[in-house]
Amino acid sequence: MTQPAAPESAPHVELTIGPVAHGGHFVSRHEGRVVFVRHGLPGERVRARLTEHDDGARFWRADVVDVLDASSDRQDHVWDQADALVAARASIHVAGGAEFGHIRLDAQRRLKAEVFAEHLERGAGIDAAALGFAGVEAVAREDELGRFWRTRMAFAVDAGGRLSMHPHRSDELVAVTSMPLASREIQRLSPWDVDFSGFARVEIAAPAGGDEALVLLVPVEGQNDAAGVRRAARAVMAQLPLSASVAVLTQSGGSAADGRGALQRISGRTWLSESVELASGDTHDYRVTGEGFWQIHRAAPATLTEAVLGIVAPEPGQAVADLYAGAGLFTLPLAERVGAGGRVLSIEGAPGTSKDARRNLHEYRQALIAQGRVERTLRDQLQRLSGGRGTRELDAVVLDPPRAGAGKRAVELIAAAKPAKIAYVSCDPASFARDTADLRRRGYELVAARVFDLYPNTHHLETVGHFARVRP
Ligand SMILES: C[S@@+](CC[C@H](N)C(=O)[O-])C[C@H]1O[C@@H](n2cnc3c(N)ncnc32)[C@H](O)[C@@H]1O
Repeated sequence: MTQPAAPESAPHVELTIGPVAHGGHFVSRHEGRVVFVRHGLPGERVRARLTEHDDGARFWRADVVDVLDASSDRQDHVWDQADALVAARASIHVAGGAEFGHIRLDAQRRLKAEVFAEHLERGAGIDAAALGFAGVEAVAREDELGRFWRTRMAFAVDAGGRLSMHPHRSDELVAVTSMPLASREIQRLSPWDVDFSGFARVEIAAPAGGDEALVLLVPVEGQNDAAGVRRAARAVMAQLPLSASVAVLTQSGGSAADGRGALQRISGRTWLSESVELASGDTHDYRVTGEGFWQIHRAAPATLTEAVLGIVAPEPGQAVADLYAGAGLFTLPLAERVGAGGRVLSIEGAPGTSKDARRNLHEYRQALIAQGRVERTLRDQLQRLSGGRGTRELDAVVLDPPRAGAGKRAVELIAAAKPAKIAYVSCDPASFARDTADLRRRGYELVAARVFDLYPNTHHLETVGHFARVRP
């Protein structure tokens, strides 16, 4: 490994690690000041390097470099490149993306449950235990060390053409020589052995069902020689040990899915074929464009669809909305269940991804696919659904917003449609708690919440909240 040396000159302190905080940090104190520490565990006594320590700052940040008194929840890190102790000994940077890999999987889930409960209490005034919240759930067919789940990976490329990642809060690049969280399909492509010279970013997606992977190459900025880019892309293709689709994404910021970038086929297809098999035996097939949104964990599409359908329990003839709908993961099974006499309003903001939804739902006349921002288009679409007779009320709403959550305006519009049930899928406990507080003010109560471990060995968690309308 030839990463640049980590700044050994930074001051070191001895700390006792306190409770977990959101973002992969643990709270500690040094001479009265709060220090957010990474790579530790509650109760541990550690030596840590201060990574941010301005005199006037309210809090400092630190990385553990040595463990003096270890927690029984500590294990050998699942990925040596993300192991802070190894990195400190070798004076190299630690790769980001597996910041909980030094923690046993069951303990990771306990910590994530604490983070969820604390946010719910602080942000929405709800006691998770009173809600019947029983902890973070593992998903089907999990590897015992929480590896091989990522069907999508995004990498930077360093000056030598090697796949790289940024360390936490850093512009440096760490060349990646392995990545145990990547799915076995991605491992088989062995992208860390490929020379990606000429490209600034590489995205690899490999459908969980074993269909051909897609390697998306983003040229370095200012590269205007189209023939040269194609040559470089073919050189990448020639190094891949297996057949894969290869495409070039030319863009000026944003992604192909937002309509600003253009995908150019080098070999195979510029899209992926995803198949989701539910416990009921129903299988749904989807097409997802190169950089379009799809859930990352191989088990996420089925896990989340089942959780959502369990809440909505759609019946023939009902009217439901799927907001922040992506390529229509939930829209499709909802459309099947409400049947030809029902309605599913599906709203997605990114043009490329919305086009996917349109294709994926083209056989379902009951699905109304709308492209636009929920906060701007929901009311118009409900008016359209009512056929000019005011605003159509809904039986249920599913929403799955990005990390920032839905926000005040979207919550207001959702509540105005008076759905009896809401299924809220969230990847951020803070915005989920904030929106929960808003929904409560608008006549909804959170009646149950499930949290799934869809991001093992990282601090991330996925919540599915079930809200019921309690006030007219
Ligand atoms: C977490 S993804 C969920 C997609 C889908 N439910 C799934 O599971 O595959 C969130 C989606 O919301 C879209 N999005 C982000 N902000 C939006 C907005 N304000 N209005 C509509 N869609 C938005 C993104 O493009 C993305 O496809």
